[in-house]
Amino acid sequence: MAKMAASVVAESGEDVFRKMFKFYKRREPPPDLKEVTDFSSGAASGGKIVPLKLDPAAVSDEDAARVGLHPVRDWRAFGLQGYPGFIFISNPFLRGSQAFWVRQCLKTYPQKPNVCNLDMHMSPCDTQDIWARSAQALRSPPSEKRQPKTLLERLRWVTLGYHYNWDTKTYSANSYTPFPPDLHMLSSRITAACGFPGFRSEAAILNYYRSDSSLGIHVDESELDHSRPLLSLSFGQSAIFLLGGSQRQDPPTAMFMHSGDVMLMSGPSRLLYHAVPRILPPPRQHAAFLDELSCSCALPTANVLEPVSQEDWDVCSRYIQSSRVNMTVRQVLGPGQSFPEDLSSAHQTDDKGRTVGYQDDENSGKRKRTCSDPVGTVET
Ligand SMILES: O=C(O)CCC(=O)C(=O)O
Ligand SMILES: [Fe+2]
Repeated sequence: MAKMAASVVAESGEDVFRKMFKFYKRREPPPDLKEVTDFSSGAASGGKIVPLKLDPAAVSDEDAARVGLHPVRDWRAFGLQGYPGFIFISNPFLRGSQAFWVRQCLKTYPQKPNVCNLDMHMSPCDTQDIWARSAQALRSPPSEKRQPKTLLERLRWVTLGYHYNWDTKTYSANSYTPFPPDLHMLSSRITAACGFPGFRSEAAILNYYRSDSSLGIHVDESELDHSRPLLSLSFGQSAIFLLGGSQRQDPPTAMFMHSGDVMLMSGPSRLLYHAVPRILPPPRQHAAFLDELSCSCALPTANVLEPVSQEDWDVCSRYIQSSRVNMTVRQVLGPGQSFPEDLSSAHQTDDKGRTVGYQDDENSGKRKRTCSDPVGTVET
């Protein structure tokens, strides 16, 4: 990786992060992936992967199972040399439980009162039931004739809790709806096992990636308390994730995120630049999530995970055969903290050049996240 970084920087004045973003996004010729770290196999780590022991006493086995997780002592957790506070957990989900979380992302969380990209240019009654309006078309076998995209296929993001305002790059007290208790339960257990008891899930951004989507270089800094970690959960297709440094142009490390993988950015890694240049089909050993439903009967009964019906799973599995869903869960406020009166204008005049926002063009199926860094806007 360091070698590639050095050579790309020598070739052009363009910064190395942007160059690597373009490298992994490229379709023709396809990029060589041999330098992409794979935590699940230890491949291409360059000796940078460090096994981590999490606290098995922080979450009981029963509490882990109730949200679909293996006992903490069985999790394969890793750090990465040079990135203190970064924790990668290679799919800690019980076999069969990812189906529940995928169904929540597709059927439940996009529902009102949560907010999604389609609300920006459609009336509330038209975005009332994205699932019901899409399910029939997604259940029927793919036809030769080009069909109009379903609402689910046009979904790009959903916000939960304090709804992120993409224009002002802020959260505010008057744009809040209750955070889903099941997702908080999952998040608080994972963060507790990683050494952050008392995590409050106050906001989440769900990103829906099609096979040609990407997410530009950015930092998540709109939360007011950066001492709390940022939790990321991925389902469906795999992705290449680029983790950079605290400066926009610092060379990033490329890593795979597969279905079920969990990432925590905390401490000195909380405010690092990152991006997702590429969505990829999962390698064969990770593709099992596609037939996960068949064993959901093996899950413990006293849990928050309601069984996913075959009917619902038909839609979910069709969707995730070409898509990835990522949830980032955030604590926005520190203990006893509240929103300043006029936070949005303070942020608008911020000149650090590190704030981020989405530009969404759901008609073209492409989305770009922009970085107001003077170095340039990454288009996807
Ligand atoms: O999709 C991912 O893995 C990253 C998402 C992300 O960085 C974000 O929502 O801020
Ligand atoms: Fe992010």
